Amino acid sequence: MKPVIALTKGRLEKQFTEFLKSNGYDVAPLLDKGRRLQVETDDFFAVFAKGIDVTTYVEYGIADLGIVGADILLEVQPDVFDLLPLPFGKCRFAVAGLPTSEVRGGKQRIATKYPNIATKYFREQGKSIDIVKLEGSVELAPLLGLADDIVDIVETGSTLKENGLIVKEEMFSLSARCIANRNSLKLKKSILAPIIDSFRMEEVAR
Ligand SMILES: Nc1ncnc2c1ncn2[C@@H]1O[C@H](COP(=O)(O)OP(=O)(O)OP(=O)(O)O)[C@@H](O)[C@H]1O
Ligand SMILES: O=P(O)(O)OC[C@H]1O[C@H](OP(=O)(O)OP(=O)(O)O)[C@H](O)[C@@H]1O
Repeated sequence: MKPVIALTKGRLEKQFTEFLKSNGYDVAPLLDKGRRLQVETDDFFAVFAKGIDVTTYVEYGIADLGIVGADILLEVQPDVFDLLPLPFGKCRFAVAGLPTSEVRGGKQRIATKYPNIATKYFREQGKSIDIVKLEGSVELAPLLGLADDIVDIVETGSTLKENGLIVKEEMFSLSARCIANRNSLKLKKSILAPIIDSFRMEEVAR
């Protein structure tokens, strides 16, 4: 019996495929998948979903393992076992905004895709903020006057730079993570262990 791994579509998908390849797995079925959302490899069944849905498939036990950004885990706090960090999807969270921005009277207004992460960060600093939830292109918000600042992912810094924004506070670093369904870890230990170990060995090797 092969395990089921839920993979985050998009950015992490490519990086995970390269990670597997460098680890000796045959990734041809993943590369050839076209628009298919389920693929079988020699070692596992892969299903492709948005990051937030990866946590849902793993939580419900449809997938035994999942590959998802730590941002999603921190924001959603799904009931899954957070097994280990992976050596890709590396980026950081930051508070960013216009170099000139000043908090207008009242609360600082923060635009973000991650309201829980932002609220927790400012609460720990003793600050109460107003959140404007966006689904993407968060950098637009301070430019158009929707918010004072943003809380978002920064990797190269290009998106901020090209939009005239700067990092105001570094928050924390993150990467992709391997998560597991709690029951699968117990009931399918023998088929999951080799795969998990191969991910772990790669982590140590880097
Ligand atoms: N600039 C980045 N650099 C590195 N990792 C990133 C970056 N942006 C996002 N990530 C990580 O990759 C994961 C997937 O990001 P991706 O942009 O593919 O999906 P998304 O944020 O859900 O966007 P979309 O709604 O377009 O699918 C994120 O959850 C995060 O962990
Ligand atoms: O520092 P950089 O290398 O420029 O990367 C940071 C950008 O990448 C992510 O956006 P994404 O590309 O996922 O698009 P989105 O705005 O639709 O979330 C993130 O939200 C930043 O906008």
